Amino acid sequence: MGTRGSKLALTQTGTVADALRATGVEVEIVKVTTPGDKSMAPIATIGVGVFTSALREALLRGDVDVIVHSYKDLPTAPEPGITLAAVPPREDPRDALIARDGLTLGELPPGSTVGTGAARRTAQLRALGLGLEIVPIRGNIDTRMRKVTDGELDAVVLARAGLARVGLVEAITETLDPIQMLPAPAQGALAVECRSADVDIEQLLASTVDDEGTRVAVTAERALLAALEAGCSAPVGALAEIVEDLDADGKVVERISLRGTAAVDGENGAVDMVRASALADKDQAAQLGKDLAAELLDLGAGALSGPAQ
Ligand SMILES: NCc1[nH]cc(CCC(=O)O)c1CC(=O)O
Repeated sequence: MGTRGSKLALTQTGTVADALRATGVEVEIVKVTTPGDKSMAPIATIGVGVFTSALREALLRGDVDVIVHSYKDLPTAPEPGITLAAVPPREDPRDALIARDGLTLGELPPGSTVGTGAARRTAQLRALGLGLEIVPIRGNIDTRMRKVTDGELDAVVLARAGLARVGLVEAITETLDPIQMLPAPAQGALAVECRSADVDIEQLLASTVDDEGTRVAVTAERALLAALEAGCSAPVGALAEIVEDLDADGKVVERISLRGTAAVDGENGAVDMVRASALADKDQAAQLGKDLAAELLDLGAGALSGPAQ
């Protein structure tokens, strides 16, 4: 298995490796350095896929047989020769605030500095109208957290899943309600890939680590993102959840609920977010994502630029 060398990547790959080892498969873990690890330039200038393409090259060369990504870091276009073999059970997909003195978002006074490198988080924070000063930051989880512990920033926003995977949930001062902050499409989920020709490995991964509910949810969120990318370059948030609903006969059925948001340019440079939500049958996940994207575009999504994370 190939992995990036960051603590988060090693933990994520380790989870999948452990699941495989539990079935008696021997696994060796190989570190692959990506240009995204070497450069500290803002992600917006080095492009989507900086963390994933070197891993995929190592896979296609045959250096490794399985790679694990944070699903939200994957470009939406499929990669020829590579198959998404499994989507393991998702971690909590929500974003988390780490603020000084245990503060919550609502307790941060106007003018407080909040660090994030994601256009999606920036747009949603600004749309709350709390008078926060958003500071662009990069780096691994520890580096970002240290900006708060060192007093350089009042707060940072990070994915709860990443913090949980590296054992830092205790540092969280508030887990943000998706009503305020919709996560990135596929946040908290992993994508396990192998070469398309390796049918045996694909089946092994599908039977040991794949989670159907996560796959359905992530399919809807990514379909929304892909449809919006085609029509706009706005920061996008999306969250799908499996919910219980009643069918026409009053029988309980599982359906998929999807919420989506994208930024629009407001008056005088103000940022606003359009939001929409919808419900569909579980086998309609991709169509649900497309339909909700169309609704967001009708509402005016698409005026701002920046990566979705
Ligand atoms: N943007 C980088 C990135 N890619 C995946 C995670 C965390 C794990 C996840 O979201 O699945 C993070 C850090 C973050 O956004 O805080």
